[in-house]
Amino acid sequence: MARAFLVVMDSVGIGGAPDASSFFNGDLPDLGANTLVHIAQACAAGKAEEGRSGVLSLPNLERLGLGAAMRLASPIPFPGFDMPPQGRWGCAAEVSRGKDTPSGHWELAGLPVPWDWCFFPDTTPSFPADLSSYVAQAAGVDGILGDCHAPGTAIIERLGAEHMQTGKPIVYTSADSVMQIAAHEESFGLERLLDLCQKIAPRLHQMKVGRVIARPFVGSVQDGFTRTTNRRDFAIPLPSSVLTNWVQDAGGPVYAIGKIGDIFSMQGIDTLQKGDDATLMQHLAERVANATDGSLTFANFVEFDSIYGHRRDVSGYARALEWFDAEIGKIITKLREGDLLLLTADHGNDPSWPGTDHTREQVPVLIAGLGAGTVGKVAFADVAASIADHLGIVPEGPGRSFL
Ligand SMILES: O=P(O)(O)O[C@H]1O[C@H](CO)[C@@H](O)[C@H]1O
Ligand SMILES: [Mn+2]
Ligand SMILES: [Mn+2]
Repeated sequence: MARAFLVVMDSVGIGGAPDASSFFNGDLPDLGANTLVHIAQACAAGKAEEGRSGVLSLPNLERLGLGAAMRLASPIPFPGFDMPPQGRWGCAAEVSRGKDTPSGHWELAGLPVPWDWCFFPDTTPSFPADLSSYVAQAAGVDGILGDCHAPGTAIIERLGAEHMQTGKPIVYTSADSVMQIAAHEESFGLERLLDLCQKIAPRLHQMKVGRVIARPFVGSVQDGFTRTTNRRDFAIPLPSSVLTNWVQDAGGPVYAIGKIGDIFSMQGIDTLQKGDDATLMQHLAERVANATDGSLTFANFVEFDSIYGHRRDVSGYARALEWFDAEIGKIITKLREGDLLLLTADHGNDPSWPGTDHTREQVPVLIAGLGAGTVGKVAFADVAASIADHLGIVPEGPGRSFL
């Protein structure tokens, strides 16, 4: 019997999205953004030396075909990564009109987003007045702070003190279809923040805003403010069934690891394990050891994106990639006959690019357990169809199996 492991390296794009010029960071189109290639170039030029050194070294991903996939996706030259691939490799392009996490994951799970997302304009105020009043009222205060596009770490530094004085939540957005609410875990209250986000989410979902994200933080004016790991995403419910449902309906368990539970609103998911990426890697290793036949393990490693991509930290992103490569290398050696491990990503987040938003890119498709060769240029939804095919399940939706 077969088992499948679908692992999303959040934001590890490889450039070359055919529609990159219609997605933006501020006023600059994403055309030419390339998360992995630009990191590889920076490393080779000695410009990513914090906590690591020299050329980007990802031997396990390279062995699966990462370099070949990068060259297939985009013509931008970069040094190294020329090991002959021993895995199945290719690249995938997204059709959904969003370059965010839910769009990417839903489509990887077989469902291109069937509507246009609501994005808030990069103006101040950014939110319609009636929506801001609704949020303030739901929070039991007489206004909101922020009401603009902002990087989350910068806005708590700027407005944290005022938030603590007034009790008004910090409400902000980005190039993604999101409303984010930052509030102090102690002075505002963590439970109160989570309740607020949960309460207002249906109204935002009705407007086709993809997510309301609770962004709790701690600290003080004297010591500075830091976000905690108690972030919660309240995502719009999926309009139809996806890979997780297909697997469950066929009798297989679905084990989610990391943000997958939030992204799919627990739809079609039996178990969820959370934690930082190091903890998630342990959970993935445990699933490789104990997942049952017919199961899908679906993991998301978010720190590439949340800690390094949005913060435009090239060295940090390179370090995270090298750590991930070493860890996934150990996991690959534990795979059994009949296992398929597919590594991919949901969008880009080029840390060398202006702005702080995601970048529209193609993503790598790297498969262990199916021998060597290329799958070529595929669609995101083909990932779901291929995993279904591997598990002997008939896929729904537009994807085609590349197995
Ligand atoms: O700057 P922070 O708060 O990390 O926000 C980032 O996180 C959000 C969700 O992934 C994105 O929309 C992006 O803007
Ligand atoms: Mn993402
Ligand atoms: Mn992100």
